[in-house]
Amino acid sequence: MKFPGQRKSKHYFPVKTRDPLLEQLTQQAQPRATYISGIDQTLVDIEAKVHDELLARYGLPKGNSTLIDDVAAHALYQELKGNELISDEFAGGTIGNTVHNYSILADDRSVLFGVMSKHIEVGSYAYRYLCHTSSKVDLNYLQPVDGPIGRCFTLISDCGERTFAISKGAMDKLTPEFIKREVVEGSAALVLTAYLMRASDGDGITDAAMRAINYAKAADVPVVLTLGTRFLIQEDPQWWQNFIREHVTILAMNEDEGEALTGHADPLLASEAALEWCDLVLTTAGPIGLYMAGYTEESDKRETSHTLLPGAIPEFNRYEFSRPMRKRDCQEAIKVYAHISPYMGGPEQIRNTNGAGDGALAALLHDLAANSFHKTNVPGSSKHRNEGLCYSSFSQICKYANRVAYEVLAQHSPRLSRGLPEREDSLEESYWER
Ligand SMILES: Nc1ncnc2c1ncn2[C@@H]1O[C@H](COP(=O)(O)OP(=O)(O)OP(=O)(O)O)[C@@H](O)[C@H]1O
Ligand SMILES: Nc1nc2c(ncn2[C@@H]2O[C@H](CO)[C@@H](O)[C@H]2O)c(=O)[nH]1
Repeated sequence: MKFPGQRKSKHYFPVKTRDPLLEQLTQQAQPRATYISGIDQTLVDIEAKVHDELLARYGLPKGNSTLIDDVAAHALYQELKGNELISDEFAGGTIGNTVHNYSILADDRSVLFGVMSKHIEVGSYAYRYLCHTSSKVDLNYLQPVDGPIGRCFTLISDCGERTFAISKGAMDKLTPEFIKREVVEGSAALVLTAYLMRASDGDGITDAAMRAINYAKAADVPVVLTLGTRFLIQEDPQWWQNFIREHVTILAMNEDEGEALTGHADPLLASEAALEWCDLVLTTAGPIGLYMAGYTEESDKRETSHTLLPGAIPEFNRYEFSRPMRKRDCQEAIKVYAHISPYMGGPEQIRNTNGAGDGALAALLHDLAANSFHKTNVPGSSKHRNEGLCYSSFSQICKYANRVAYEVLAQHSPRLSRGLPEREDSLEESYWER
């Protein structure tokens, strides 16, 4: 496990040079492995720049992710191909992207549950999906299915907004038997998307996700939910609030999804509202940057040395140097908030915002998994006197998430092609040392 935290090697936790005194306490010859697991609809993104007129013609609400039937998918593909509008084809799926990015950042294993075509031809979408997924993502638990994986037409409008049209193929055919209990129980976190809850009758992926959630909750594994699209949430916000209250530890969303869920357009207020139902919230807000909200123990709170920020909650970032905890693990829980503006103001040229939010979540998951790793391997550390949920402070996780989002924005694919540099040679050091 490569450690998150400040991007200077001296700040990485020195996992190899173990303290001889701590060694006696832990009595473990080999560090125990840590991984996260996720469930996704197996999808390849087919990216094309289009005019809004095309969206209207195919009945695709701008910014939404809409399921389309085979006839519409065929016509759309022919039109994009015929007009040479397809710019790229990448492995996608919001959780596939997240676990891939996690594996790249942590340089370590993650497990993906989903489906994969039984018969794969070289050059097919299934083949590309496998080629474009990190070898550290364990795909051994995928369920073999007859038929193709899904296609996600990723249609980029002139204004940069992206609209998804999903031709689902066999992507929702995952059945609960393919969720391995011991794999979920051993995970540092189980990551899911709201999209999994919209399978049609006869498709098993919603039941599979519920099975995994039940295994995770029974083993006290944090359940992480990313909301996907505001259109899905605004259909029935109350249902989602109940779902989050009942099952979710960590919620990731963007400001539009936050508004659909809570009624608050202000991402800070939306994050605060969501804290009523879960323990930790990551809200990305495009050019505004990102927010985190969560809980910490009153006696362990740490005051920031950064400027106190104005907002709907005045000086809301006062305790952003504290570490996130689950509310139930605090004797006296206080709410903590943090915000960060886009890293370096954002890349000079944003090639594509697709996947930036998935990148930010991967960074948070890396920090959470690093905490599990550290707790398992150095249980005597004072760091674990209280049951922290993450390794770093709210403030530090914001920086990391922001840095990863920047990397996704600066490249074309929603998936990182390489890890972050060990040192930010080209950037002023002060960003990390603030
Ligand atoms: N226009 C921008 N300028 C600067 N930074 C940006 C911009 N858009 C996004 N970012 C960075 O990327 C992060 C995530 O972006 P965004 O809020 O668009 O995610 P998202 O809508 O969840 O994306 P996706 O669903 O495609 O993964 C932001 O928190 C910010 O750090
Ligand atoms: N799992 C899943 N991912 C989706 C869906 N619609 C869009 N995405 C993915 O969302 C990613 C960006 O967050 C893209 O890479 C898309 O593949 C969907 O219905 N289900």
